[in-house]
Amino acid sequence: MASPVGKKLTGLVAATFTPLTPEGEINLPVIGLYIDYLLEHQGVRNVFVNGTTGEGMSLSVEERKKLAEEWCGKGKGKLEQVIVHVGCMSLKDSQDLARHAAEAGADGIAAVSPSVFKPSDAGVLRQFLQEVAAAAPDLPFYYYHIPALTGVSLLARDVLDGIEKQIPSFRGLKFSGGDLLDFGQCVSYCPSDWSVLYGVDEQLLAGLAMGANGAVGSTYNYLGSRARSLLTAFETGDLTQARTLQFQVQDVISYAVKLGFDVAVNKRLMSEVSGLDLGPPSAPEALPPPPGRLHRAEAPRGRPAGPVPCQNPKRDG
Ligand SMILES: CC(=O)N[C@H](C=O)[C@@H](O)[C@H](O)[C@H](O)CO
Ligand SMILES: CC(=O)C(=O)O
Repeated sequence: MASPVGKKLTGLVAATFTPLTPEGEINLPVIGLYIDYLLEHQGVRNVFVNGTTGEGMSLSVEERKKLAEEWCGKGKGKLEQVIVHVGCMSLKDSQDLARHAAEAGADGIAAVSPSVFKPSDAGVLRQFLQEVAAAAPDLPFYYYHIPALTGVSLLARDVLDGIEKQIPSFRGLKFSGGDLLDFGQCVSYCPSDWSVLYGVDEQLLAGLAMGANGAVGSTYNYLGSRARSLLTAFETGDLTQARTLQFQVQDVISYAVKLGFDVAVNKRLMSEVSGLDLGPPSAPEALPPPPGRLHRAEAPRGRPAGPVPCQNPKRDG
């Protein structure tokens, strides 16, 4: 099995939102504009598509394929890397999405753990990841660790144990959790050509101090420019400046948390900051649905986010 080569994934990766029409259909024409916005206003050149921020697990396989094609097609020659998240409850769907991502020209794929019937131990999860990765053996594969959402509380370090023997295409992980002991153990396990990406945007600086190679996060869609300055300050050893920038990011995220920071609020923030029309969230994580059946077209829109306490990058970059 050929081991995939590819540029090491570093720096900022925006976990993209999925543009939807008011009726809840995927809104593909927004994606080209979205890419230009990330490049021109946030200086973010990598994306993570169909993940949690993109509500991948609430979309159909067909919708996920169309989105992956659009991001890869429109991002070609513009974005550095398009990572397509292919994790599903169903192994077969995940494999189908992995094969499709390879055909669509993705630069890498990633998968979360199944979360309804959860793996009983790290070996079982590794086996699942192996079977997904094997469907697209030429693409770099990343494990997406997000225990708060999956409810799978296995240590990421245990999942990594010997994974290179089972998955030749394994190239790192996205770690969305606050356990810096586990994170540090992952960093120290990973060879230098893998990418260890941190995913809790409000404490990125701690992840960098522990050795993260970069970060994947939802807020880099609209706070990318500031987070890039934070990375630069850290790299140049200016911890005071890095901390100041981290505190600014924390102020915005704390504000969003007070609004009930879910995908609806987050998406609304991005729409307001960027001016892109991303539409409502996919059902059902916004307000409780009206009595009766829950259908996308009936799902409530995201709550208004109110003014964003940061400068508008549309005006001042
Ligand atoms: C739970 C969740 O969606 N986490 C995202 C990435 O993993 C983060 O980017 C957060 O949205 C961000 O750190 C704000 O809490
Ligand atoms: C943050 C991230 O990676 C996601 O939303 O999928």
